[in-house]
Amino acid sequence: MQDLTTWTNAIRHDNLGQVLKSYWQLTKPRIIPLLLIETAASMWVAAHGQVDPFLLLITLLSGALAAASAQVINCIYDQDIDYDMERTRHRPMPSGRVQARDALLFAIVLAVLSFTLLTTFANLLSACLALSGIVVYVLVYTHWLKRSSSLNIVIGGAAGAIPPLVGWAAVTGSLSWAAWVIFAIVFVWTPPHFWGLAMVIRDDYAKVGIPMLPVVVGNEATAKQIWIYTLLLVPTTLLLVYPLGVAGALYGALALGLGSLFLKKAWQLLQTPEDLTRARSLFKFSIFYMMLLSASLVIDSLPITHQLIALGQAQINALATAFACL
Ligand code: HEM
Ligand SMILES: CC(C)=CCC/C(C)=C/CC/C(C)=C/COP(=O)(O)OP(=O)(O)O
Repeated sequence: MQDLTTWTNAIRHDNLGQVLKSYWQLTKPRIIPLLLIETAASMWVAAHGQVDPFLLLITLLSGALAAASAQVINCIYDQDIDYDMERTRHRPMPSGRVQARDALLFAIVLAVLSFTLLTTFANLLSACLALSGIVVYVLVYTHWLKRSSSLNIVIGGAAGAIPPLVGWAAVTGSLSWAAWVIFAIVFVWTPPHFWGLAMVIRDDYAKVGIPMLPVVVGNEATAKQIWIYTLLLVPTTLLLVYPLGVAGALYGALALGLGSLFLKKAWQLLQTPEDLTRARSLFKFSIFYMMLLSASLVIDSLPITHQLIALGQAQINALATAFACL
Protein backbone atom coordinates (compact mmCIF):
# COMPACT_ATOMS: atom_id res chain seq x y z
CA MET A 1 0.00 0.00 0.00
CA GLN A 2 2.80 2.31 1.03
CA ASP A 3 4.52 1.47 -2.26
CA LEU A 4 1.39 2.29 -4.26
CA THR A 5 1.03 5.74 -2.63
CA THR A 6 4.66 6.57 -3.27
CA TRP A 7 4.24 5.47 -6.88
CA THR A 8 1.06 7.54 -7.44
CA ASN A 9 2.74 10.56 -5.90
CA ALA A 10 5.71 10.09 -8.16
CA ILE A 11 3.44 10.04 -11.22
CA ARG A 12 1.58 13.14 -10.04
CA HIS A 13 4.88 14.87 -9.49
CA ASP A 14 6.08 13.85 -12.89
CA ASN A 15 2.87 15.12 -14.54
CA LEU A 16 3.09 18.43 -12.76
CA GLY A 17 6.68 18.74 -13.92
CA GLN A 18 5.60 18.02 -17.51
CA VAL A 19 2.74 20.53 -17.34
CA LEU A 20 4.97 23.26 -15.94
CA LYS A 21 7.57 22.49 -18.59
CA SER A 22 4.95 22.80 -21.35
CA TYR A 23 3.73 26.19 -20.12
CA TRP A 24 7.34 27.35 -19.78
CA GLN A 25 8.04 26.26 -23.38
CA LEU A 26 4.94 28.12 -24.62
CA THR A 27 6.59 31.40 -23.59
CA LYS A 28 9.61 30.75 -25.92
CA PRO A 29 11.90 31.54 -22.97
CA ARG A 30 15.20 31.58 -24.86
CA ILE A 31 14.34 34.85 -26.60
CA ILE A 32 13.22 36.76 -23.51
CA PRO A 33 16.66 37.43 -21.89
CA LEU A 34 17.81 39.51 -24.86
CA LEU A 35 14.58 41.53 -24.78
CA LEU A 36 15.30 42.21 -21.10
CA ILE A 37 18.93 43.13 -21.79
CA GLU A 38 17.67 45.80 -24.23
CA THR A 39 15.19 47.04 -21.62
CA ALA A 40 17.86 47.23 -18.92
CA ALA A 41 20.31 49.07 -21.21
CA SER A 42 17.68 51.66 -22.00
CA MET A 43 16.89 52.10 -18.29
CA TRP A 44 20.55 52.66 -17.46
CA VAL A 45 20.94 55.36 -20.12
CA ALA A 46 17.67 57.02 -19.06
CA ALA A 47 18.79 57.03 -15.40
CA HIS A 48 22.32 58.34 -16.23
CA GLY A 49 23.87 55.15 -14.85
CA GLN A 50 22.01 55.09 -11.55
CA VAL A 51 18.93 52.86 -11.76
CA ASP A 52 16.72 52.20 -8.76
CA PRO A 53 17.22 48.42 -8.23
CA PHE A 54 13.55 47.85 -7.28
CA LEU A 55 12.29 49.65 -10.39
CA LEU A 56 14.75 47.64 -12.49
CA LEU A 57 13.49 44.37 -11.01
CA ILE A 58 9.81 45.25 -11.48
CA THR A 59 10.31 46.50 -15.03
CA LEU A 60 12.29 43.44 -16.10
CA LEU A 61 9.79 41.10 -14.46
CA SER A 62 6.84 42.88 -16.10
CA GLY A 63 8.66 42.98 -19.45
CA ALA A 64 9.27 39.24 -19.24
CA LEU A 65 5.60 38.62 -18.38
CA ALA A 66 4.42 40.77 -21.33
CA ALA A 67 6.81 39.12 -23.79
CA ALA A 68 5.79 35.68 -22.50
CA SER A 69 2.11 36.55 -22.93
CA ALA A 70 2.75 37.68 -26.52
CA GLN A 71 4.65 34.48 -27.30
CA VAL A 72 1.92 32.25 -25.83
CA ILE A 73 -0.74 33.91 -28.02
CA ASN A 74 1.59 33.53 -31.01
CA CYS A 75 1.91 29.81 -30.20
CA ILE A 76 -1.89 29.41 -30.11
CA TYR A 77 -2.35 31.28 -33.38
CA ASP A 78 0.48 29.52 -35.22
CA GLN A 79 -0.19 25.97 -34.03
CA ASP A 80 -1.19 24.82 -37.54
CA ILE A 81 2.04 25.91 -39.22
CA ASP A 82 4.11 24.95 -36.17
CA TYR A 83 2.79 21.39 -36.61
CA ASP A 84 3.98 21.30 -40.21
CA MET A 85 7.49 22.60 -39.58
CA GLU A 86 10.21 20.27 -38.30
CA ARG A 87 11.76 22.97 -36.05
CA THR A 88 8.49 23.77 -34.28
CA ARG A 89 6.59 20.47 -34.40
CA HIS A 90 7.43 19.55 -30.81
CA ARG A 91 6.13 22.77 -29.28
CA PRO A 92 3.37 22.27 -26.66
CA MET A 93 0.44 23.33 -28.88
CA PRO A 94 1.09 21.26 -32.03
CA SER A 95 2.02 18.24 -29.92
CA GLY A 96 -1.29 18.56 -28.03
CA ARG A 97 0.26 18.96 -24.57
CA VAL A 98 -1.64 22.22 -23.90
CA GLN A 99 -5.17 23.11 -24.99
CA ALA A 100 -5.79 26.45 -26.70
CA ARG A 101 -8.30 27.58 -24.03
CA ASP A 102 -5.83 26.94 -21.20
CA ALA A 103 -3.02 28.64 -23.09
CA LEU A 104 -5.20 31.71 -23.72
CA LEU A 105 -6.10 31.93 -20.05
CA PHE A 106 -2.39 31.67 -19.19
CA ALA A 107 -1.55 34.49 -21.66
CA ILE A 108 -4.27 36.73 -20.19
CA VAL A 109 -3.00 36.16 -16.65
CA LEU A 110 0.55 37.01 -17.72
CA ALA A 111 -0.58 40.21 -19.50
CA VAL A 112 -2.75 41.35 -16.58
CA LEU A 113 0.10 40.72 -14.11
CA SER A 114 2.51 42.70 -16.29
CA PHE A 115 0.10 45.62 -16.68
CA THR A 116 -0.75 45.70 -12.97
CA LEU A 117 2.87 45.58 -11.82
CA LEU A 118 3.94 48.37 -14.17
CA THR A 119 1.01 50.67 -13.36
CA THR A 120 1.45 50.09 -9.62
CA PHE A 121 5.23 50.33 -9.30
CA ALA A 122 6.35 52.24 -12.43
CA ASN A 123 3.80 54.24 -14.41
CA LEU A 124 0.86 53.99 -16.81
CA LEU A 125 2.94 54.90 -19.87
CA SER A 126 5.31 51.95 -19.42
CA ALA A 127 2.34 49.62 -18.79
CA CYS A 128 0.58 50.80 -21.97
CA LEU A 129 3.78 50.42 -23.98
CA ALA A 130 4.24 46.82 -22.81
CA LEU A 131 0.63 46.13 -23.72
CA SER A 132 1.19 47.71 -27.14
CA GLY A 133 4.15 45.33 -27.59
CA ILE A 134 1.76 42.40 -27.16
CA VAL A 135 -0.77 43.95 -29.56
CA VAL A 136 1.82 44.70 -32.27
CA TYR A 137 3.38 41.23 -32.03
CA VAL A 138 0.04 39.41 -32.03
CA LEU A 139 -2.07 41.54 -34.38
CA VAL A 140 0.40 43.26 -36.70
CA TYR A 141 3.07 40.54 -36.96
CA THR A 142 1.39 37.21 -36.23
CA HIS A 143 -2.14 37.83 -37.53
CA TRP A 144 -1.75 40.42 -40.23
CA LEU A 145 1.72 40.19 -41.83
CA LYS A 146 3.45 36.89 -41.04
CA ARG A 147 1.38 34.92 -43.54
CA SER A 148 0.74 37.65 -46.08
CA SER A 149 3.81 39.81 -46.73
CA SER A 150 7.58 39.50 -47.09
CA LEU A 151 7.72 42.79 -45.14
CA ASN A 152 6.42 40.86 -42.09
CA ILE A 153 9.72 41.13 -40.24
CA VAL A 154 10.42 44.73 -41.19
CA ILE A 155 7.08 46.08 -39.90
CA GLY A 156 6.24 43.38 -37.32
CA GLY A 157 9.78 43.64 -35.97
CA ALA A 158 8.69 46.89 -34.31
CA ALA A 159 7.23 44.73 -31.52
CA GLY A 160 10.69 43.52 -30.49
CA ALA A 161 11.92 47.12 -30.39
CA ILE A 162 9.26 48.21 -27.88
CA PRO A 163 10.99 46.82 -24.72
CA PRO A 164 13.58 49.68 -24.67
CA LEU A 165 10.66 52.14 -24.79
CA VAL A 166 9.10 50.37 -21.80
CA GLY A 167 12.39 50.66 -19.89
CA TRP A 168 12.87 54.32 -20.73
CA ALA A 169 9.27 55.19 -19.82
CA ALA A 170 9.52 53.28 -16.52
CA VAL A 171 12.48 55.49 -15.50
CA THR A 172 11.43 58.89 -16.83
CA GLY A 173 7.64 58.68 -17.29
CA SER A 174 8.06 59.94 -20.87
CA LEU A 175 9.79 59.13 -24.17
CA SER A 176 12.67 61.24 -25.45
CA TRP A 177 14.56 61.22 -28.76
CA ALA A 178 17.15 58.90 -27.20
CA ALA A 179 14.46 56.32 -26.40
CA TRP A 180 13.29 56.40 -30.02
CA VAL A 181 16.86 56.00 -31.26
CA ILE A 182 17.29 52.84 -29.12
CA PHE A 183 13.96 51.67 -30.56
CA ALA A 184 15.33 52.40 -34.06
CA ILE A 185 18.52 50.42 -33.35
CA VAL A 186 16.55 47.26 -32.51
CA PHE A 187 14.12 47.92 -35.36
CA VAL A 188 16.93 48.11 -37.94
CA TRP A 189 18.80 45.17 -36.34
CA THR A 190 15.82 42.78 -36.50
CA PRO A 191 15.75 42.11 -40.29
CA PRO A 192 19.43 41.05 -40.53
CA HIS A 193 19.00 39.05 -37.30
CA PHE A 194 16.04 37.08 -38.58
CA TRP A 195 16.81 36.86 -42.31
CA GLY A 196 20.17 35.19 -41.55
CA LEU A 197 18.23 32.37 -39.89
CA ALA A 198 15.40 32.49 -42.43
CA MET A 199 17.91 31.77 -45.22
CA VAL A 200 18.91 28.60 -43.38
CA ILE A 201 15.36 27.39 -42.71
CA ARG A 202 13.87 28.71 -45.95
CA ASP A 203 12.50 25.33 -47.04
CA ASP A 204 10.58 24.93 -43.80
CA TYR A 205 8.86 28.30 -44.30
CA ALA A 206 8.26 27.59 -48.01
CA LYS A 207 6.61 24.28 -47.13
CA VAL A 208 3.94 26.02 -45.04
CA GLY A 209 3.56 28.99 -47.40
CA ILE A 210 5.01 31.66 -45.10
CA PRO A 211 6.34 34.47 -47.32
CA MET A 212 9.60 35.09 -45.47
CA LEU A 213 11.94 37.17 -47.64
CA PRO A 214 14.30 34.32 -48.73
CA VAL A 215 11.26 32.26 -49.80
CA VAL A 216 9.89 35.11 -51.92
CA VAL A 217 13.02 36.66 -53.45
CA GLY A 218 15.75 34.03 -52.88
CA ASN A 219 19.00 34.10 -50.96
CA GLU A 220 20.90 36.55 -53.15
CA ALA A 221 18.32 39.34 -52.87
CA THR A 222 17.94 38.62 -49.13
CA ALA A 223 21.70 38.93 -48.61
CA LYS A 224 21.49 42.34 -50.36
CA GLN A 225 18.72 43.45 -47.99
CA ILE A 226 20.74 42.20 -44.99
CA TRP A 227 23.70 44.27 -46.21
CA ILE A 228 21.54 47.41 -46.60
CA TYR A 229 19.99 47.07 -43.12
CA THR A 230 23.41 46.45 -41.55
CA LEU A 231 24.75 49.55 -43.32
CA LEU A 232 21.86 51.53 -41.81
CA LEU A 233 22.36 49.98 -38.39
CA VAL A 234 25.89 51.26 -37.75
CA PRO A 235 25.16 55.02 -38.13
CA THR A 236 21.90 54.55 -36.21
CA THR A 237 23.84 53.22 -33.19
CA LEU A 238 26.12 56.29 -33.34
CA LEU A 239 23.22 58.77 -33.13
CA LEU A 240 23.29 58.23 -29.35
CA VAL A 241 26.79 59.76 -29.31
CA TYR A 242 26.14 62.46 -31.90
CA PRO A 243 23.93 64.51 -32.04
CA LEU A 244 22.08 63.23 -28.94
CA GLY A 245 25.08 63.07 -26.59
CA VAL A 246 23.49 60.51 -24.25
CA ALA A 247 26.39 58.06 -24.76
CA GLY A 248 30.09 58.76 -24.73
CA ALA A 249 33.31 57.84 -26.54
CA LEU A 250 33.59 54.38 -24.97
CA TYR A 251 30.18 53.34 -26.30
CA GLY A 252 30.97 55.03 -29.63
CA ALA A 253 34.20 53.04 -30.04
CA LEU A 254 32.53 49.74 -29.10
CA ALA A 255 29.53 50.42 -31.36
CA LEU A 256 31.92 51.10 -34.24
CA GLY A 257 33.98 47.97 -33.54
CA LEU A 258 30.93 45.71 -33.23
CA GLY A 259 29.31 47.38 -36.23
CA SER A 260 32.43 46.72 -38.35
CA LEU A 261 32.30 43.02 -37.45
CA PHE A 262 28.60 42.89 -38.33
CA LEU A 263 29.31 44.62 -41.65
CA LYS A 264 32.10 42.14 -42.35
CA LYS A 265 29.73 39.19 -41.80
CA ALA A 266 27.03 40.80 -43.96
CA TRP A 267 29.59 41.56 -46.70
CA GLN A 268 30.89 37.98 -46.68
CA LEU A 269 27.32 36.68 -46.99
CA LEU A 270 26.70 39.08 -49.87
CA GLN A 271 29.67 37.53 -51.73
CA THR A 272 28.39 33.95 -51.28
CA PRO A 273 24.63 34.11 -50.59
CA GLU A 274 24.19 30.36 -50.96
CA ASP A 275 26.70 29.65 -48.17
CA LEU A 276 24.32 28.78 -45.35
CA THR A 277 27.17 28.42 -42.84
CA ARG A 278 27.76 32.14 -43.31
CA ALA A 279 24.05 32.89 -42.97
CA ARG A 280 23.85 30.94 -39.70
CA SER A 281 27.01 32.58 -38.47
CA LEU A 282 25.51 36.04 -39.16
CA PHE A 283 22.34 35.09 -37.25
CA LYS A 284 24.38 33.93 -34.24
CA PHE A 285 26.58 37.00 -34.39
CA SER A 286 23.50 39.27 -34.42
CA ILE A 287 22.57 37.98 -30.95
CA PHE A 288 26.10 38.41 -29.61
CA TYR A 289 26.15 41.90 -31.19
CA MET A 290 22.94 43.04 -29.48
CA MET A 291 24.12 41.70 -26.11
CA LEU A 292 27.46 43.49 -26.32
CA LEU A 293 26.00 46.72 -27.70
CA SER A 294 23.55 46.83 -24.78
CA ALA A 295 26.35 46.05 -22.31
CA SER A 296 28.42 48.89 -23.84
CA LEU A 297 25.55 51.30 -23.26
CA VAL A 298 25.31 50.25 -19.61
CA ILE A 299 29.07 50.45 -18.96
CA ASP A 300 29.29 53.80 -20.74
CA SER A 301 26.51 55.27 -18.59
CA LEU A 302 28.03 54.30 -15.21
CA PRO A 303 29.40 57.16 -13.07
CA ILE A 304 32.56 55.12 -12.39
CA THR A 305 33.27 54.99 -16.14
CA HIS A 306 32.95 58.78 -16.36
CA GLN A 307 35.27 59.17 -13.35
CA LEU A 308 37.87 56.81 -14.86
CA ILE A 309 37.74 58.60 -18.22
CA ALA A 310 38.08 62.02 -16.50
CA LEU A 311 41.04 60.67 -14.48
CA GLY A 312 42.69 59.33 -17.63
CA GLN A 313 42.17 62.64 -19.41
CA ALA A 314 43.64 64.59 -16.46
CA GLN A 315 46.73 62.38 -16.54
CA ILE A 316 47.16 62.80 -20.28
CA ASN A 317 46.85 66.60 -19.84
CA ALA A 318 49.42 66.55 -17.01
CA LEU A 319 51.84 64.52 -19.15
CA ALA A 320 51.31 66.87 -22.10
CA THR A 321 52.02 69.90 -19.90
CA ALA A 322 55.16 68.21 -18.48
CA PHE A 323 56.43 67.48 -22.00
CA ALA A 324 55.68 71.04 -23.09
CA CYS A 325 57.78 72.38 -20.20
CA LEU A 326 60.81 70.25 -21.14
C1 HEM B 1 9.73 39.93 -35.58
C2 HEM B 1 10.97 39.90 -35.15
C3 HEM B 1 11.73 38.60 -34.90
C4 HEM B 1 11.59 37.39 -35.48
C5 HEM B 1 10.59 36.96 -36.52
C6 HEM B 1 12.55 36.51 -34.85
C7 HEM B 1 12.67 35.16 -35.14
C8 HEM B 1 13.50 34.29 -34.50
C9 HEM B 1 13.50 32.87 -34.71
C10 HEM B 1 12.57 32.12 -35.66
C11 HEM B 1 14.42 32.35 -33.90
C12 HEM B 1 14.77 30.87 -33.74
C13 HEM B 1 13.99 30.36 -32.57
C14 HEM B 1 13.96 28.88 -32.51
O1 HEM B 1 14.86 28.23 -33.02
O2 HEM B 1 12.99 28.37 -31.93
C15 HEM B 1 15.02 33.44 -33.16
C16 HEM B 1 15.99 33.29 -32.23
C17 HEM B 1 16.36 34.28 -31.37
N1 HEM B 1 15.88 35.57 -31.35
FE1 HEM B 1 14.76 36.43 -32.75
N2 HEM B 1 13.25 37.20 -33.92
C18 HEM B 1 12.78 38.47 -33.90
C19 HEM B 1 13.16 39.48 -33.07
C20 HEM B 1 13.98 39.29 -32.00
C21 HEM B 1 14.24 40.28 -31.00
C22 HEM B 1 13.68 41.69 -31.01
C23 HEM B 1 15.08 39.71 -30.10
C24 HEM B 1 15.68 40.32 -28.89
C25 HEM B 1 16.19 41.50 -28.86
C26 HEM B 1 15.36 38.35 -30.53
C27 HEM B 1 16.18 37.49 -29.88
C28 HEM B 1 16.43 36.21 -30.29
C29 HEM B 1 17.33 35.30 -29.58
C30 HEM B 1 18.13 35.61 -28.33
C31 HEM B 1 17.28 34.09 -30.27
C32 HEM B 1 18.07 32.80 -29.96
C33 HEM B 1 17.27 31.88 -29.10
C34 HEM B 1 18.04 30.58 -28.90
O3 HEM B 1 19.00 30.59 -28.15
O4 HEM B 1 17.65 29.60 -29.51
N3 HEM B 1 14.67 38.15 -31.68
N4 HEM B 1 14.45 34.62 -33.55
C1 LIG C 1 7.02 44.65 -25.07
C2 LIG C 1 6.67 43.36 -25.65
C3 LIG C 1 5.67 42.53 -24.99
C4 LIG C 1 7.26 42.99 -26.80
C5 LIG C 1 7.05 41.67 -27.44
C6 LIG C 1 8.23 41.40 -28.25
C7 LIG C 1 8.35 40.01 -28.73
C8 LIG C 1 7.59 38.93 -28.08
C9 LIG C 1 9.22 39.80 -29.71
C10 LIG C 1 9.52 38.45 -30.18
C11 LIG C 1 10.02 38.45 -31.57
C12 LIG C 1 10.23 37.02 -32.00
C13 LIG C 1 11.24 36.21 -31.32
C14 LIG C 1 9.55 36.52 -32.99
C15 LIG C 1 9.62 35.08 -33.41
O1 LIG C 1 8.94 35.00 -34.57
P1 LIG C 1 7.95 33.81 -34.86
O2 LIG C 1 6.92 33.79 -33.80
O3 LIG C 1 7.46 33.96 -36.24
O4 LIG C 1 8.95 32.59 -34.74
P2 LIG C 1 8.73 31.05 -34.91
O5 LIG C 1 8.90 30.75 -36.36
O6 LIG C 1 9.83 30.46 -34.07
O7 LIG C 1 7.37 30.74 -34.39
